[in-house]
Amino acid sequence: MSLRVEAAGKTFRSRRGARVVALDGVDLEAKDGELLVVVGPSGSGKSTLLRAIAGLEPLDTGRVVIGDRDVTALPAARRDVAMVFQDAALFPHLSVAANIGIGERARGVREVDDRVRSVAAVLGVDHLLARMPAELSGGERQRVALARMLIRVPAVCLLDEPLSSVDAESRARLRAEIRSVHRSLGVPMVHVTHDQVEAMAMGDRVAVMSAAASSSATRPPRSTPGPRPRLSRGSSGRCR
Ligand SMILES: Nc1ncnc2c1ncn2[C@@H]1O[C@H](COP(=O)(O)OP(=O)(O)OP(=O)(O)O)[C@@H](O)[C@H]1O
Repeated sequence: MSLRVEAAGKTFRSRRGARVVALDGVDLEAKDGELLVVVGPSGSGKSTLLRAIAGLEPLDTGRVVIGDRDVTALPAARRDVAMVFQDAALFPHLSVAANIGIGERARGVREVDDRVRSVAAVLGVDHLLARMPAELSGGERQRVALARMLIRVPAVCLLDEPLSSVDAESRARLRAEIRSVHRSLGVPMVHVTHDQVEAMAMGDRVAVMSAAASSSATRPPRSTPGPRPRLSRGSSGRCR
């Protein structure tokens, strides 16, 4: 199943009423089983793009297609998209085990404990299941967030700078773990980062988003041609 974003446009209004063009005709495709890394400077619209794919931010124009389903008008809960955020976004009042199983329980699945234990073992957090999020390191929190994503196979996985707040050593290990999670899921994964080294190390392909038309580019690290994400910020921005 592939993910396609077609001509996505999104403009925000700042509190002072100024228009902020976050996405201006962005096209993006992640093929079935592909790990597409999106890099770009701060403010280039990476998070807005992921939030739009997840259904957390409505697009002004364009569409999001997963497989043969146009999900543009569907709420987040009906898109079958799993997302890991920069800060892991764990529920602070729930244990690690409850955090990992919460999505399945919300979907009405009853027997989740065994799956929580086995997915926690895969991510090396099975010894932390009884702890609360405040008692975890940054790397451990991200592993728990990855376990929450891995507990079932979604149609699409999105990762929004999941490694930015972990130390260098954990980051290297987590990169490898994310790639291995991706291989085991076999679904399209879009990983956002502003770290070009991380992008080149992890991506099957790399898409570069840039606010400045003059530096906009697509840079595939391997032989396959990259997608052509287009983005502009500000009313004068253009796309390439
Ligand atoms: N809710 C909002 N209201 C107003 N402007 C917003 C809102 N969300 C994002 N923006 C603006 O849209 C643009 C794109 O923001 P976005 O967070 O998508 O960028 P980003 O590439 O993810 O940045 P970073 O790497 O810093 O996380 C920025 O100029 C930002 O200020």
